[in-house]
Amino acid sequence: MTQTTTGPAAVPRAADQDTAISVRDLRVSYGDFDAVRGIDLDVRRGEIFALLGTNGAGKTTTLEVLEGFGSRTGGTVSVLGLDPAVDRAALQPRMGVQLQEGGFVDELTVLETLQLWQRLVERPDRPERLMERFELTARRDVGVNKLSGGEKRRLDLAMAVWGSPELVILDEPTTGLDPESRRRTWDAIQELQDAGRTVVLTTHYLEEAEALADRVAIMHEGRVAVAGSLAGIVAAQPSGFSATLPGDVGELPVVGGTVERDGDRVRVRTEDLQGDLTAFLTWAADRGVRLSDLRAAPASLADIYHAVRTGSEQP
Ligand SMILES: Nc1ncnc2c1ncn2[C@@H]1O[C@H](COP(=O)(O)OP(=O)(O)OP(=O)(O)O)[C@@H](O)[C@H]1O
Repeated sequence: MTQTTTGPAAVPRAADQDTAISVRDLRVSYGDFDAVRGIDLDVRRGEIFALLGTNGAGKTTTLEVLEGFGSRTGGTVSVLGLDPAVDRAALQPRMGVQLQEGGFVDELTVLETLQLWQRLVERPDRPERLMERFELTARRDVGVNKLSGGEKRRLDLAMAVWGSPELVILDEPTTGLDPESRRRTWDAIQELQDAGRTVVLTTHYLEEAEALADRVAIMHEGRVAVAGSLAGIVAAQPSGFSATLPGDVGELPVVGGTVERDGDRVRVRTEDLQGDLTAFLTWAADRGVRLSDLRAAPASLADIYHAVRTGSEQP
C-alpha cells in the first residue's frame, strides 16, 4: 500500500535552543488507513525520550517521518530546526538512525561494512572503536549475513552512533539482545546523553524506558495516550494496595477506589491511598479478618501501559 501525502502542511517552527524535535498534529495515512492520527511530541535537547506503545500503534511510522524516510499526510515537524521532509540532506550528517530492521550488504564483513560507512558518513570515527564498543572485534572478518540477530543489532547500533551525532533515533535498539548486550547498549545510550546528545528510541521493554528515559510517550492506535516525565505520569495515576483474604469474608467495605477481586486476592486502585487503606484495615480489624501479603504501592509504568492498552486511559 502506498502512503498518501499532501506534502508538508506548513513551515516548521523556528529552531529553538532547547527543542530537538517538535511535532504538531502529525498525521500519516496508508491509503485509507490512518496509522498516525494527529500527534504532538516535544523532545528536548540532551534528553532520552522513549516512545512506547502497543503493536501497530504508529511508533515506527512516526520515527520514519522524523528521519525523513516517511512522508506525512498532515501536521508540522521540526527536527533540529529543520523539516525532515524537505531538509533530509542537511539533517543527515547531524542525525544517526537505527531502523527496526537494518539492511546490510551481505557480501561484506563487519569490518568492511564499517569501513564503507566511514566513507559514506561525514562524521569522523573509527571502525575499531565501534567494534570494540559493541563487542564485534572477534567478528570483524565474518560476513554480515553470518552474524546472529543480536550481533546484527549491535552492528546497526554502531552505525547509528557513528561519530556521536547530535541526534540519535533508535527503533527497538535492544530487541533480540541477551541481557548483558542489552545492558551494554543501555550504557552506550547513556554515554550519548552524557556527551550532550539527544536520543529518541522506541522499545517494548518498560524497564528499558524506566532505566533510560527522561520522558516518555505511550502511543495506542495512532494517538499519544500519555506523555510526560516518568515521575510525572506515575504521580498522576492512582496508587494501589492489595491483600489476600483468609477465605469467605462476606461483603468487602465500600471504598472510593476501584476494587478487583481474583479468588482470595483483592486489589484496590485509588486516588486516596491513605483513606481507602484506612477504611479497609478498619473493616478487617472490626471483623477479625486476618489479611496476608498486604502491599501498598504507587502506580508503575506497567500499570499505566495496561490502562492505555485496555482503554481505561483515553487519549
Ligand atoms: N507501508 C504500509 N502500508 C500499510 N500499512 C502500514 C504500512 N506501514 C505500517 N502500516 C500499518 O500502520 C500501523 C502502524 O505501524 P507501525 O509500524 O508504525 O507501528 P509500531 O507502533 O511501530 O508497531 P510495532 O510495535 O509492532 O513495531 C500498523 O497497523 C501497520 O500495519
